[in-house]
Amino acid sequence: MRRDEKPGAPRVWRLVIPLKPLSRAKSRLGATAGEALRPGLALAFAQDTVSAALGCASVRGVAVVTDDPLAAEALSALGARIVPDLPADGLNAALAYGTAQVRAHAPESAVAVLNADLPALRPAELLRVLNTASAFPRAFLPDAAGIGTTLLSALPGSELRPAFGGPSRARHLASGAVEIALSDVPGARQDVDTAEDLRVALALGVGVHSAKRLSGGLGPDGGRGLVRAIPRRRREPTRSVGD
Ligand SMILES: Nc1nc2c(ncn2[C@@H]2O[C@H](COP(=O)(O)OP(=O)(O)OP(=O)(O)O)[C@@H](O)[C@H]2O)c(=O)[nH]1
Ligand SMILES: C=C(OP(=O)(O)O)C(=O)O
Repeated sequence: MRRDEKPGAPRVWRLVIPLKPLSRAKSRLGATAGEALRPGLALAFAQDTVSAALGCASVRGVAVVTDDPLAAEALSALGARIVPDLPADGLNAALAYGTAQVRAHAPESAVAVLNADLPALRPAELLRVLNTASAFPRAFLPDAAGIGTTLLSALPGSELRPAFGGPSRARHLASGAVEIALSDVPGARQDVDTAEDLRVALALGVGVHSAKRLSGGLGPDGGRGLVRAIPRRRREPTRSVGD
């Protein structure tokens, strides 16, 4: 089932964002960024994702599921709550655990999980996505490639049932989640896995953390051309909201 924008009742959301240890994160960008820069770039993407999420008017709190101490320090400084990845059993286990932790703390929460690699995400587009998700027990936003998923949501009383990894759009659709078909939320759909993804995200305009990381240029192979012109980006004002 696909749904265009048809907002449900406004809700307050709690977000869960998973992040691998930085030493292993964004491995597909290794050749482009260079191994020395890749972990810092993964952290910068997560910082921009968390900042945009905390800047969204309908978001009450952001929990990041990670075992990485450096990322935990940087992201909690932005206002995120850190949940250790206790299951240590991959992405979907981390998401189920993070969601359970959030709901243990706030049982009646509407919860959405969001990838940590959305450096061009803007608070206003996240607001539109969450307003649309408010109308359905479970909903998801496909990634820009139309193969994966960048956000999956569950209203109070619904289990999240995350099925991320590879072609997760088809799995989330088959699981009964409603596909959100908004055409103009490009930053919310543009996860960055490859050099081409990074090129597109830069054209959309990335957040300040990623722009700063990229301003010195990238590693050995072709990355240099990516950052010739980082567009100036008008940022919505951010709120710093703890959980
Ligand atoms: N906490 C936690 N987060 C994970 C785990 N696996 C993946 N993630 C996060 O889930 C999101 C999507 O992950 P992937 O695309 O598999 O990994 P990635 O680091 O983004 O990119 P690649 O290394 O190139 O696959 C990213 O935010 C990851 O950091 C895990 O086992 N635990
Ligand atoms: C984990 C996912 O993202 P990626 O494209 O980063 O593998 C996914 O889309 O389910």
